[in-house]
Amino acid sequence: MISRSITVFKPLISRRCASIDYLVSAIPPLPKPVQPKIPIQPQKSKEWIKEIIAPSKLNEIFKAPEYQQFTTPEITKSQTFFNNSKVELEWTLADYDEIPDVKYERLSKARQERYEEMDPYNKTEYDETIANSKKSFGINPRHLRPLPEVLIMGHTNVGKSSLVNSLLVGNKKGVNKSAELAYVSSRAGYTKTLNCFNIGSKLRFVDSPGYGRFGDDKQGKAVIDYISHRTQLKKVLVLVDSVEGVKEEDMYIVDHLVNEGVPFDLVFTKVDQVIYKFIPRKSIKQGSQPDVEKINENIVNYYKEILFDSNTLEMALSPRIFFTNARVNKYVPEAFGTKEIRCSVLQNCGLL
Ligand SMILES: Nc1nc2c(ncn2[C@@H]2O[C@H](COP(=O)(O)OP(=O)(O)OP(=O)(O)O)[C@@H](O)[C@H]2O)c(=O)[nH]1
Ligand SMILES: [Mg+2]
Repeated sequence: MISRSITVFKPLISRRCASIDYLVSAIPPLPKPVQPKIPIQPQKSKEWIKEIIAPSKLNEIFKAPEYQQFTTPEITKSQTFFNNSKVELEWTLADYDEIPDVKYERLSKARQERYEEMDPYNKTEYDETIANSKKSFGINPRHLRPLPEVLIMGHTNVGKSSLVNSLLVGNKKGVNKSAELAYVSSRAGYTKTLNCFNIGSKLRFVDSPGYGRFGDDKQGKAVIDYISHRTQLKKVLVLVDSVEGVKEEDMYIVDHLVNEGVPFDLVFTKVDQVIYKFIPRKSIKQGSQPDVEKINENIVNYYKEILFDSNTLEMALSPRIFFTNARVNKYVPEAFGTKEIRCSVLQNCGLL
């Protein structure tokens, strides 16, 4: 039955197909779309910027063999600690002797001495109570609590206060990234006192006045006293301006730290300026793709030369060396290099 109906309709089907063929061939071809002429643009892709050597890569290259690379769990732990801890300015002082616990020790010793020097026949119970008093001479008892301390030091204008801000503000939740804990200024010699920040009641950071040009003898004495006498001091960050390089004063400080047996790290600040210096900006403007490998090689060689000249690499116990930038530019879009410094600090304070 089915085959019969196909036989009946076959002529009809073939006629219909032929008419469709005719129709299709009768349609005139569409005109080819005219491609608008695009003028040749200079290379716009900024992908190469991502290939520029990052401060963390410089940390790796200049890591002394005796140190381990920080692990991902260590970095996560230190990031969590700093990002979640409350930071507060505890004290601002020009003299080492005025530091709360140093002052407390001094005053209570004087009180005890006064009592012991008193004529035994005239000593009253009241005098004894005063001598043994736990009163803190008006000092906030919170500031007397012993905590591990980290000192940030370096030449004037090297970026000490900026680094304190980067380390302590960082990616803190609910805090404006540009918030300033330590005051920053382009005027060298801006920080004139020791400024102490309490971090989550677990450790303290002490920002210091710079030495060298625009430094001041009295301020220098406060810092040197601090290094020489402070038993809570667990780590010093010696900052070096990447553009200026290691100076004679820096090496004097380094020698002093070695003699006092205080652990320290060398931190190169303003890495953004070194990177900027090696970017062939003129040829980029003219549209050519820069040779990133060459840029990176130049940056590494620049630091190799600085370190070679400073003799820091020949020390019996090499310091850890870190690279960081607190400011950004077109080619260095983020503030880099704080994660590793945070880890190093916590490690020396026994908190990692
Ligand atoms: N380009 C660049 N500039 C920076 C960086 N860190 C700090 N600066 C600038 O350097 C200047 C000095 O910065 P501060 O953080 O005040 O330096 P300091 O060492 O505390 O200076 P003093 O307290 O005067 O000894 C300011 O203008 C900062 O913005 C950095 O990583 N890159
Ligand atoms: Mg400062």
